Amino acid sequence: MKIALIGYGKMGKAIEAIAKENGDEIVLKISSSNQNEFTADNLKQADAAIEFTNPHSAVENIKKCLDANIPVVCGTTGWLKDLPEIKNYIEQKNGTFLFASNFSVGVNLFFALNEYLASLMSSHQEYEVSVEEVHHTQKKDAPSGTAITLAEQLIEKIKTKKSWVNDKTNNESELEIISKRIDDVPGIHTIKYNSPIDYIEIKHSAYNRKGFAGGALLAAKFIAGKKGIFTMKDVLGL
Ligand SMILES: NC(=O)C1=CN([C@@H]2O[C@H](COP(=O)(O)OP(=O)(O)OC[C@H]3O[C@@H](n4cnc5c(N)ncnc54)[C@H](OP(=O)(O)O)[C@@H]3O)[C@@H](O)[C@H]2O)C=CC1
Ligand SMILES: O=C(O)C1=N[C@H](C(=O)O)C[C@H](O)C1
Repeated sequence: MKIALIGYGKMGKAIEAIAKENGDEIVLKISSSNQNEFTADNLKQADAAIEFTNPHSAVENIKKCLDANIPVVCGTTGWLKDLPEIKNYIEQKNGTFLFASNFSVGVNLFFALNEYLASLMSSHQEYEVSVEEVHHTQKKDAPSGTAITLAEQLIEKIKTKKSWVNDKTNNESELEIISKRIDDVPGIHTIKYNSPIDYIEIKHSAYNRKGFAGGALLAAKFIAGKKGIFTMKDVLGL
């Protein structure tokens, strides 16, 4: 398939490497230095666009792809306060869109595990739940999008938790998310349940960016030729 890469940084390059192995063609690569090439005519060469940029440019980039009537997969995190606006735009344009805070198959299985464990733990209030995420020092947003997805799943299942905070907290209704930034760590997410007598944790560690990149390509193949808003659950049949 033919792909437009919006964002040609760490993720854009990881996607390009896997696309080449798969025999997919990258027909457009956009970064901040060649915005003049980010045109509807150029986008229309692609079957789908894959957007991995930064929290400040994602909304505008997604809209440009929808304006060109190109299905768009977005992995950029840190912009989701604007999701309702994007959903309206997709409806207006009869567009195609898939966002995931994390495209790796492993993390999407981990999301399912998180939901299951949280439903078991919901009736055991002696366990205090918290989230920790560790990423590389170039990461612009905190907490990670993945940590927010995990926290939202926990808040849905564990009724004592009403909201999350990206800090230490002694407020029982707040779910603590601790963010750490270390060298070039691709991404580690841990859910911790601590009680006065024991401790349970589940943890996902990415060894590299291949899982995120491969998942984004799977998503692009899934949405090409479809209309509407999709998730990785649709792609993976979870
Ligand atoms: N959902 C998922 O599975 C994953 C999500 N992410 C998220 O993806 C995003 C990108 O991550 P990563 O690749 O590591 O970041 P990088 O900083 O390495 O790359 C970002 C790229 O976006 C480009 N860019 C900046 N502004 C624009 C713009 N207005 N239009 C087009 N391109 C632009 C940059 O260009 P230049 O260098 O010229 O400024 C750069 O090429 C982050 O939000 C991150 O959290 C990351 C991994 C997995
Ligand atoms: O910025 C990153 O690198 C990553 N971002 C995503 C997030 O915010 O959850 C996914 C992954 O953990 C890597």
